[in-house]
Amino acid sequence: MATLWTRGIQVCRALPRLCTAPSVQRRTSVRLMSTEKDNLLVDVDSKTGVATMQMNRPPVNSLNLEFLTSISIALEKLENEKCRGLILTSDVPKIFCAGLDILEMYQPDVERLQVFWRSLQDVWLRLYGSKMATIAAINGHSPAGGCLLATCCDYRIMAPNYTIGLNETQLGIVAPFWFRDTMCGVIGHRETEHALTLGIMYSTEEALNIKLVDKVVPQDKVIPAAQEKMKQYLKIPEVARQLSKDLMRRETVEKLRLRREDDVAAFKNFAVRESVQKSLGMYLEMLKKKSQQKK
Ligand SMILES: CCCCCCCCCCCCC/C=C/C(=O)SCCNC(=O)CCNC(=O)[C@H](O)C(C)(C)COP(=O)(O)OP(=O)(O)OC[C@H]1O[C@@H](n2cnc3c(N)ncnc32)[C@H](O)[C@@H]1OP(=O)(O)O
Repeated sequence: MATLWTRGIQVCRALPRLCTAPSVQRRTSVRLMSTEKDNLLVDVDSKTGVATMQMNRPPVNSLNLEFLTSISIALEKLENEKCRGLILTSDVPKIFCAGLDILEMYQPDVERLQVFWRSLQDVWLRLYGSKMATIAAINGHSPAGGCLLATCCDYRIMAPNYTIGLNETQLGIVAPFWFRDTMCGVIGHRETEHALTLGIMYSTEEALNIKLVDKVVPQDKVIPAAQEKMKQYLKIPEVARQLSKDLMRRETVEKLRLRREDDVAAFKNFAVRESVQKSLGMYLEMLKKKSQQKK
């Protein structure tokens, strides 16, 4: 335990401007930032070696380039620090993650668009391929890229009355093969085909029925339930657990690793299509109208 505590401090020393001092005894709080302030809070519990990563990019935790970069750096650090487990959750009320920031794809700067996509690939490769035991504590809505993050994890616990799914077709876009493969690994081929073609957003209860999420607990129990489940993962001999996960996921991970640049090109060429830009513009307009009606 003490070793990890020291390791935690070393993270802080390595990133003097990016970290806050540990606030609780035997608990190291490392705040990682990139260009956006405090959008990610990572607490490493020195006793258990479990990190809790809270996404905090209001209003909806949408994944823009800077936010993805923060997540990617944090995942790399946790892996390097040999953290044993990760609980991924949100600090934004009622939202786990609204998926990719649509503004990154709408009327894009083509250079940035490609860097943006590579940063999403990085996050996926690190999270899906992580040696850590990973649990998504889904305490809010989780469309598209949010669902991707959740399905990258080993286990999903969700609060009632939210929605989750890969709704890309509803925006006139397509979930790429690695989104599909991740989803397939969780709910199987037939349900994934159904989900992707129709862009289905499942209610929490529906998600539980198709095993897109593993467990449903009340909102205030989502993180405690994740911590409890994590204990089960951590009881398994580390190497056996990691190798079993690797055996299940290696092929999928390698597929993207080998095709990264082709995938970037496919994304860029698709995103800049006139028809796609039109669809994204209409979808953004619809979101704005809906948001204004609430105000
Ligand atoms: C030949 C073919 C080859 C194919 C090759 C592959 C090509 C690859 C193609 C591209 C693949 C891309 C994959 C995309 C993945 C994605 O993640 S796309 C994003 C999808 N996300 C959504 O659809 C979510 C939309 N948002 C919502 O449904 C709701 O906002 C919410 C999350 C349920 C929250 O609702 P509520 O609390 O009511 O908040 P709102 O009022 O709706 O929103 C507040 C403000 O936030 C803005 N906003 C919401 N979501 C996003 C977002 N994803 N990006 C950017 N901005 C977002 C919303 O507009 C509001 O803004 P204001 O109007 O300024 O208040």
